[in-house]
Amino acid sequence: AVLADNGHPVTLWSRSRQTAEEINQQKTNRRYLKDVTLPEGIDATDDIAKALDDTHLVLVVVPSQAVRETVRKASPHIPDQALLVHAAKGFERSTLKRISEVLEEESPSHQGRIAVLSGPSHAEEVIQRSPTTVVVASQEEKSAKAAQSFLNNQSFRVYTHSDVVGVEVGGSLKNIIALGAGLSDGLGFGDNAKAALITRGLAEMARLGMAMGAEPITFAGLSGVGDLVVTCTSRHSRNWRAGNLLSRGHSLDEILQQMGMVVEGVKTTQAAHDLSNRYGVEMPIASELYEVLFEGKDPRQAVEDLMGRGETNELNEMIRGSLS
Ligand SMILES: NC(=O)C1=CN([C@@H]2O[C@H](COP(=O)(O)OP(=O)(O)OC[C@H]3O[C@@H](n4cnc5c(N)ncnc54)[C@H](O)[C@@H]3O)[C@@H](O)[C@H]2O)C=CC1
Ligand SMILES: O=C(CO)COP(=O)(O)O
Repeated sequence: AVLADNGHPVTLWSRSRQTAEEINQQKTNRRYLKDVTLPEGIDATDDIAKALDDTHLVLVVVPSQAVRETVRKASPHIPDQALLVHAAKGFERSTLKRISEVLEEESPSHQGRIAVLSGPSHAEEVIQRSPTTVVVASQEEKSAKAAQSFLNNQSFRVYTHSDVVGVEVGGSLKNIIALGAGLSDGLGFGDNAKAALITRGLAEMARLGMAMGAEPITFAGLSGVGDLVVTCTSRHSRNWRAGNLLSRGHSLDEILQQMGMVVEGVKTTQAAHDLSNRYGVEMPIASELYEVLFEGKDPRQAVEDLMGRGETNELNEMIRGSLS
């Protein structure tokens, strides 16, 4: 919709012919955006070669675990000069790779024309043209600027960025903290608890990010604190809602089924567990959440354990917290 608003002809590829037909005939996609009429200028197809014919910009917006297979299918049809931009917030679970690394592997001829789009941007609000700010990061400034000029408009303000690692790590890890925020709210804890989760969550996001090669300041930006705040506080967040349902005793399987959309924070919690071990970085909140989600730990006990950790200095722990 943002691209169509900017006057670009857009072709959406869907694996479902039925969805493509609904979009073309009724200008709706009711399963995902119930009361929305899509703007003119959007065509849909289930033919991936047709969708990519003569395109200048490819936006990859499937869930993280589906990116590799989708780009593998798309890659032979993507024109050489096209920009490849993704908006997925997660790591590939089986390899722990960032999504731009997956794109580089699956479409090596686009190296240098790959970018990530991230930031506080719930689709439900973007489609209402409610003011939204995001970042687009690429190793090549030229590519970030080109993606910016495709996407930027009066209600969707796009900043460029060069720290691909920081932007991807921030956008992924914030979902873990949002699950925790939903859980905390559901357990009846207050605003102090939520502020603590956001702030201490940001510290562990930045800690892992720095170990992976990110610039610390990136976490103070839109793809860090910006997306963290919106996901921990918005009624639109699937991650917050999943955490909230967990506090009411629903099982993880039940929740994922009920949601019917991706809850990236679940697989990201597993990935963060492995990454924190790989890099020797302490991530107390992610680690407690891992035990709640996958080892049946009582969430109240998890909160007690977080509150009962050894006495420490805020700044030291923010920067240096390590497993050793
Ligand atoms: N929904 C939002 O407001 C935002 C989502 N994101 C990120 O974008 C990514 C996608 O999120 P959503 O669109 O919300 O997820 P979703 O679960 O609502 O929908 C994803 C779309 O991908 C399709 N899909 C799933 N698996 C597929 C596969 N194997 N092959 C082809 N198509 C497949 C689904 O049919 C659906 O149309 C996630 O990484 C999410 O974190 C980023 C910013 C905002
Ligand atoms: O990333 C998002 C908003 O920026 C979407 O968050 P949820 O996946 O929790 O809905």
